[in-house]
Amino acid sequence: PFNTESKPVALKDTDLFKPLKVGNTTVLNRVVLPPLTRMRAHYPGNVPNRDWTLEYYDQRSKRPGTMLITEGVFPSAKAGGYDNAPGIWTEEQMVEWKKIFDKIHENESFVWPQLWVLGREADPLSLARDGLRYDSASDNVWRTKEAEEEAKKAGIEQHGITKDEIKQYIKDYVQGARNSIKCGADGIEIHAANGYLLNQFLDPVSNKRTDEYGGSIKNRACFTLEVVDALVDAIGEDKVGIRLAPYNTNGDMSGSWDPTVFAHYAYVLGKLEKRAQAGKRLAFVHIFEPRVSNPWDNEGDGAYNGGTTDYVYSIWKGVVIRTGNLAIHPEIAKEFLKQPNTLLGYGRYFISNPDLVDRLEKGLPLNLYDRPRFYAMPDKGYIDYPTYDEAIKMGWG
Ligand SMILES: COC(=O)/C=C(\C#N)c1ccccc1
Repeated sequence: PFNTESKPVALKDTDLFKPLKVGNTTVLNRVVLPPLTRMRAHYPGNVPNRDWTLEYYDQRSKRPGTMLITEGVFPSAKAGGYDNAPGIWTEEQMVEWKKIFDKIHENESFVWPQLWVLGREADPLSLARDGLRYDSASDNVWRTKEAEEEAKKAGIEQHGITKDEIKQYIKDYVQGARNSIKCGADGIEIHAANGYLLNQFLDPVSNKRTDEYGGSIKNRACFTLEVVDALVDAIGEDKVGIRLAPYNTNGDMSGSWDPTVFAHYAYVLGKLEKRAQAGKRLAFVHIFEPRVSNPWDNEGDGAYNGGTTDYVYSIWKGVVIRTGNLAIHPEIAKEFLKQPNTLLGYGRYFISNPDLVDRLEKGLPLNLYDRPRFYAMPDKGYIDYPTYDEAIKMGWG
């Protein structure tokens, strides 16, 4: 069925449909498929689903010149810890990704895998089973009491990674980036948001280190910036983007309740802008908006209304992607589009509307999504959402 709550607004006359250079690509519309974990990868092997994933990305890249960021992708086994999320570290995985990337390019669209390292958000049982460490910024700074009990039951302690292990993770990111480019990707997105490993270093709630990776904003940002620099060296700044979520609470991060956390993002953006002014401008910075502080929330729940991310433009002068509850707020989308170099990510409604770009252009009603099937295995709720024309033929509306 269609969403009948929010009144769709045609955005064809806004900058949403003006081309924009992003790295070495030129998008023809500024709608972005943001990184959406769907938990359909095969286990064991963390291989993108051979039956459905090609179709899923094909459907969402049909509109020529659209930018897609893939679901989070592990650059190594130890970076993972979710059985049904995909990796890009084995030949088996890369074979599937190459087919998917080729299909997206056949549709004249672009693809940026999101490199994802879980840290303490991993499933400790999965890691213990595979003889892998349960890593984070610090020893035993548990997300929740339940997480602590679950890990201890699995006989696995949370391990604050050493400097050598940090260096190894940086190598994993580089390998993941090289593999992505080898499979034909247009670039990669570094996942430094949503409570995963890099966010665990950025946030004082999880980073209790006393070495040069903790104890100050500068130190807590060090790992993220080292990853940025290593990837820029490896594949070039125009193939590297980064995702930041200043207000995120997913993974039991501080979000806005610690007002000093916000300053970390201003600092990181400032360091990225300084690198840009020295000739190394990243392809984009991707910001998760405060309207979504946790992906488990329903629309509007958990939104932080005490601040915005508009300050990003005061610091970062490059391309910005802004994501978070925009599909049902076209008036906010229009406001955002007044800023230059801005692309808009649409997550949940891109799940349920394969032809979202056309619908936003024309102001067509949107298919409602089926939340229980966001992270469920079958193909239902993955590749069976109708286009607008198909929905009308089926008597929707
Ligand atoms: C892939 O990057 C993410 O940020 C993934 C999630 C978040 N936040 C996520 C949320 C719910 C279930 C699985 C992954």
